[in-house]
Amino acid sequence: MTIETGLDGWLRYAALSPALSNAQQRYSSIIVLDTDETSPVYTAAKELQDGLKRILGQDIEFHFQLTGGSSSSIVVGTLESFSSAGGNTKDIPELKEDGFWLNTHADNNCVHIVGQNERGAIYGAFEYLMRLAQGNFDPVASASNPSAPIRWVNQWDNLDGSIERGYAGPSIFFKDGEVVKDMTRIAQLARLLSSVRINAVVVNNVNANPKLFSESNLDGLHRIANAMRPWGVRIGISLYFDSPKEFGGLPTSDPLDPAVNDWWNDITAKVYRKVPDLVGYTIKANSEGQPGPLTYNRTLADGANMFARALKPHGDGVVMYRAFVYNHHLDESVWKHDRANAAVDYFKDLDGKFDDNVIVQIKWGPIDFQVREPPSPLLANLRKTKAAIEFQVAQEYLGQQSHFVYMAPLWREILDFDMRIDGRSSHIRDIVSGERLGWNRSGYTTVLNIGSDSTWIGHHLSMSNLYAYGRIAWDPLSDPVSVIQEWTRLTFGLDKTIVDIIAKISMESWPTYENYSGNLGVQTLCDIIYTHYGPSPGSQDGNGWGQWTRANAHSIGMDRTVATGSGNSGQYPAEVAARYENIETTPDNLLLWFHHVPYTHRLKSGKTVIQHFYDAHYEGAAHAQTFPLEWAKLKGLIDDYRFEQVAFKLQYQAGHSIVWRDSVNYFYFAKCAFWLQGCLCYTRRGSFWGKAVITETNEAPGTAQKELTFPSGTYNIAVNYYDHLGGRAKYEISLGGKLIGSWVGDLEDRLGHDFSEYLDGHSATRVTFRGIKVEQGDLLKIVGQPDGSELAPLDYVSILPEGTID
Ligand SMILES: CO[C@H]1[C@H](O)[C@@H](O)[C@H](O)O[C@@H]1C(=O)O
Repeated sequence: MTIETGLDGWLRYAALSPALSNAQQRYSSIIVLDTDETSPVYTAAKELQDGLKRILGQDIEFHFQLTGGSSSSIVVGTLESFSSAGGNTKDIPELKEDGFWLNTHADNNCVHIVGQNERGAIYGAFEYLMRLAQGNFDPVASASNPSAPIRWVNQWDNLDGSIERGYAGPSIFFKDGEVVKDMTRIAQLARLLSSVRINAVVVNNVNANPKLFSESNLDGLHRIANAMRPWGVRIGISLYFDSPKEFGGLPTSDPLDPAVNDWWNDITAKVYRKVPDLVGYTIKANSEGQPGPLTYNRTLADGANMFARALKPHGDGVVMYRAFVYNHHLDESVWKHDRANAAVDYFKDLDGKFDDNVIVQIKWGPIDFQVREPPSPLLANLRKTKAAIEFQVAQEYLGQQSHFVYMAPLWREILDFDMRIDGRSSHIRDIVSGERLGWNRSGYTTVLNIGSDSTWIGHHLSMSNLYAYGRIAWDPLSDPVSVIQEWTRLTFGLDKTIVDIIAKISMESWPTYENYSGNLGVQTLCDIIYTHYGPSPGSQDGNGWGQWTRANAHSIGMDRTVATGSGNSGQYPAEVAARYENIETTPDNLLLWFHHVPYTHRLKSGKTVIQHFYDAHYEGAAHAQTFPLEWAKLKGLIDDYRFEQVAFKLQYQAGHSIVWRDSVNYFYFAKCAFWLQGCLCYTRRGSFWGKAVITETNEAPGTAQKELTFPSGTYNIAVNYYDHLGGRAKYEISLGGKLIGSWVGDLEDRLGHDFSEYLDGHSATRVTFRGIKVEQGDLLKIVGQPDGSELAPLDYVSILPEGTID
């Protein structure tokens, strides 16, 4: 028996039961209307041959000609080749670019798969195979067209083989500074992407390295493009803005300098010689330390248009210019400062100033792929300049594929949002499709962190997000439940129990994660300084990144109103702006995104904010405990190998959700402890804290110090702290005036660790002192003295009676 490694993903084409496969007709031949072995039409035919063998056990031969007498054949071709071979096209409705026609009951018992272009043909073949693989033999004669022409993915792969925010092993594209030689995995990825109608992949990190332009890497790009082209997947690349200076040896990278323009024109011509169907360039500039046009006192449009002009002579390549431009040294003491305003502030006035082949790539929310955000207001502020929405299949802030969060419901919520541009229906799906504002080229992209792991993404269940992304980009009205059911049948089997349980876990996964991480629109509450993993509510303030909660002892939340806050609500069209400006009409799940309120503020549910925090964290963690139990019911119904791997991950998630629960609840309990004693709020472990007294001195630069007293007993004391890039800090912990430990926190030490080992620590960085005897009234004092870093490094301390979970 072969082990199901997960490598084939949803394309494993498991054999149907004899009862099912015998019910299907036998095919006499596959007729492929293209003899070029590298064309997607030919690939489609091979895929049909392979799939029908595996799913139905039928061995079927290839032919290249459509003859009048062919009966019981499967015909695959483009509209053009099909009609010139004499195929009947009169029933085929209008097909858009990449669209296809699938008729499973054409004349003479034939199946007709006809693409508007070559990609359409292969999409149609996959559609047919995926129906069969689900045991679905219902006759169909219909056309399918994409909602938008741009349906890309962005890998954040570095040339050294690492992947930014990658959780599934090293890159399949690069190793040791070079494009890899073996294209096997790359072609396998192209097959998966093609099957969900993704038409392009940007292969390198947006934090790009100009060495991608070395001769050997250009040859490498040639190899990648050749490996993916037969599947109808084109490639694009991310550029480093200062390449002319740093790679080309020019004195400047000023976008208005003619020599810089020549340099980009030349290098672009060189790239096209290697990759004649390059899909375009992705640019991250003036963002998180990256250089860009602003570095040279030029506008963002000046920068984008320079690349647009370089691409123009070579075909239909586009510049995907990222709107993720913001100041990451923001001063939180200024109440008006707000990173959420940045995209509109930078781009709104440039509307219409970008060349025709520039698309502004906008992250779906105003900050950064948090567990919940409102949609980015920039999606309603560009009229003439076209846009693409950027999603993130990589679960950077959503548990990094150690937790499972199925994102289709989140994406649907954003795409279904009505921006009410000019008081008219303006669903985001209709903005990005181009329909609402009359754009001819726009659409979707997503960050994808595929790696060389056999699960591709680090968690078998998380592959459903890639599948769902493709489905939704094609048809944004795709139903998240049907999508996960379909994916499950293809990936794990047709048994109803399998489908029901996986659909249940998936549909519950986002609300559950939101409950035990950050709810009410406060953001994910993970470590945001470096890892973006694990609970670290304290890191949300006092940083320059502008991902703030403005939590103090009495109140919490960003004030983004026009009346008293940063004015962010005013960036939305009038009707939406009015809704968010008013606390009464702001939904509870975005309350703290738009409003700064006392912890006693009552939600629409009647609960106070702080009580909701506590309860939701308990509910979320309790619910996460059900996932491994539900999964256990699948033992024996699916293969053991994948069963065990998923079981392990869900068990880990269940455990870590408790860490989340307690960390966040203790943090806010401690934050407002003085004040809490005066009201009815509680944590369910509250009694153990007794009359905790927490004195916060410097949270800002200098020494961080917390002092607490608590009842006599033996405790495990866990100190969670951050390390800072480029900094180290010395910590001392003392009890009743006696030193019980000291250590140095150093980022470099952590980087030396195997990442998985680090994750097993369950939290950012934690030092635990066990079996510490405490007398009532002893003073516990923890002092962190930063050296060279800007912030106080202490996060939170959990003090639990010995023997209880920590
Ligand atoms: C590639 O950099 C990333 C960075 O790792 C990530 O933490 C943040 O979400 O966004 C950046 C971006 O989108 O550019």
